[in-house]
Amino acid sequence: MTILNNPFSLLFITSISLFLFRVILIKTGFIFTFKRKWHCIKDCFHVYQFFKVPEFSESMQRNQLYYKVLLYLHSLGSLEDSDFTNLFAGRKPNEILLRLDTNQIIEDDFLGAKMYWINQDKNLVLKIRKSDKRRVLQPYLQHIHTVFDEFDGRKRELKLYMNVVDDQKGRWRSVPFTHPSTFETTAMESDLKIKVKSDLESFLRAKQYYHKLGRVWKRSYLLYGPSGTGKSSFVAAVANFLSYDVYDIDLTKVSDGSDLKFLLLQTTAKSVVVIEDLDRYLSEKSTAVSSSGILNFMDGILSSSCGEERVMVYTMNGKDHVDPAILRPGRIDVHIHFPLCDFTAFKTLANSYLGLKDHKLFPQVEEIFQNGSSLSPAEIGELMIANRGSPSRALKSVINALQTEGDGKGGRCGRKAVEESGEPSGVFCTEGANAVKEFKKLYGLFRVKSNRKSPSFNLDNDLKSGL
Ligand SMILES: Nc1ncnc2c1ncn2[C@@H]1O[C@H](COP(=O)(O)OP(=O)(O)OP(=O)(O)O)[C@@H](O)[C@H]1O
Ligand SMILES: [Mg+2]
Repeated sequence: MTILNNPFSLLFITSISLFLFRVILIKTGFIFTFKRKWHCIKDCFHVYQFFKVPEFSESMQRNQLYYKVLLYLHSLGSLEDSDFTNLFAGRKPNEILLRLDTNQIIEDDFLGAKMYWINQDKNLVLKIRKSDKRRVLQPYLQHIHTVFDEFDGRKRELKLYMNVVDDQKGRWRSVPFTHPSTFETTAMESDLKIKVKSDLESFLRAKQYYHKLGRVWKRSYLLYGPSGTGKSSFVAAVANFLSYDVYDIDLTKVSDGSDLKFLLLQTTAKSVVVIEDLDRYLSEKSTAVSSSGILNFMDGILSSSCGEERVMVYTMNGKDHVDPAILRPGRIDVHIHFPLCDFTAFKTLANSYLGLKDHKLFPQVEEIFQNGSSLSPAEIGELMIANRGSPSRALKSVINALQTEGDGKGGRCGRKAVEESGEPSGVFCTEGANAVKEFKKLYGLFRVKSNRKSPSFNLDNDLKSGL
C-alpha cells in the first residue's frame, strides 16, 4: 500500500504497465485483428462498387488493361504486407519475386481513397467506395497506365509463350524468357547485323505509316539455312533487342486454320511470333493446318488489332520446295539466309567461345575456309566449348574437323545474306560472294532512298516498288 501512496512508484508502475501493454499489442496479432474487425464494421456503413478487369475479352482477345493492372499490383509494397502471397525465384541470382495468389486482396491508397483489388481466376476486381468513385476512378486508372508505361520503358520481364492443346487455362503457357542470345553473340556478318537492327528499329517507328496505308503494323522475317546455323538463336536475339515477348507456335498442337488464327488472337502486342521449321510441317503434312490456313495466319486478316506490333518469324531449312505464295512480299518481308560457318563467323565464335582475337593458326583456318565449309557454327562452337581449356587444341580440332568432315572443296557457301522478298524475280543469289554483293546493293538502295525520305517509309516503299 505504501508503494501505491508514493507518486513516483505509481508513475513507474503505470509506465511499465503501459509499455508491456504496447509490447503485447504489437507482438501479438491483436492489433491487426482489431483493425480488420473495424474495417468489417466500417464496410457495413459504405456502399461499394465493383469493376471487373477480365483477362480475355468476349472474343477471347487478351485484355491489355488486365496485364497493366497485374504489373501495377506486383509493384505495390502492400503485396509484401498481405496475409498470404506466393514467392518465386527471379531471373537474377538470389532474386525473390512476390506474386498474387488466387482470391488474394491487395489494398492501395490513392488520393485519400482506399482501393481494393481482388485477384479472382482470370479476373482482377476493383472494389471502391461509391462515394469515392467519381473523384478518384479516372485518375486512378490513369495512374496505373503511367506506372505501367514507366516500368515498361525501363525493363520488362520477357516471357516465352508456348501453345498447348488443353484450353482450360487458355491456349498459351508462359515461362520467363531468359535466352542470353544477342546480336553481339550471334556470329554473322557485321554489315548484315547493322542492317537487320536498323530494319527492326525502323519498324518500331513506323506505326503511323502502316496505319496510313491501312496495313497491319507487323514485319515478317524468313530465316532459312541448314541446321545449327543460328536461326533459333537469332529469334532470341531479335526478342532481346526489341524487348518483346516470344510466342513459339508448335503446329502439331494446332487443330486447324481457325485454331491457328485463334492462337494469334491471343498473343499480345510487342511480341515476336515464331513458327519454326515451317517447310518441314508443310512437306511432311505433320500439321492439321492446311496451306491456306497458314496463308491466312500470315496475312493476319482476322482483325487489325490481332496482328498489331508483331514481328513474325518463320524458320526453314530450305525454301526451294515451299509454295511461292507463302514467300510473297507482305507475307514475308525479309528473307535472311543462314549459311554454314565461314571464316568471319569462325573469328566471331573464336572470340566469344575462346576469347581469341587472333592466333597463329588463323591463317591455316582461313585457307581451309577459302575452299568452303561443311560445318555449321553450332558444330564449330561445340568443338570450341569442348576444348576451351586450350585454345590451340580447340583450333586444331576445328581444323581437323573441317578437313575430315568437309571435302575441303567448298560445296556450300559460307556467307549470310538478306533479301527483301519484293525483288522482282524473287531471287537474290545468296551463295558466296554474290550474296554479299547483292546484299550490299540492296541496302545501298535502302540508304539512298532513306536519304530522301524518312527511314520508316523507305523500307516499305522499297517493298512496294518491288525493289
Ligand atoms: N551464327 C551463330 N552464332 C553464334 N552461335 C551460333 C550460331 N549458329 C549456331 N550457334 C550456336 O549453335 C547452337 C544451335 O544454334 P540454333 O539452335 O540457333 O541453330 P538453328 O539454325 O536454329 O538449328 P535448327 O535448324 O536445327 O533448329 C546454339 O547454341 C548457338 O549458340
Ligand atoms: Mg532452330
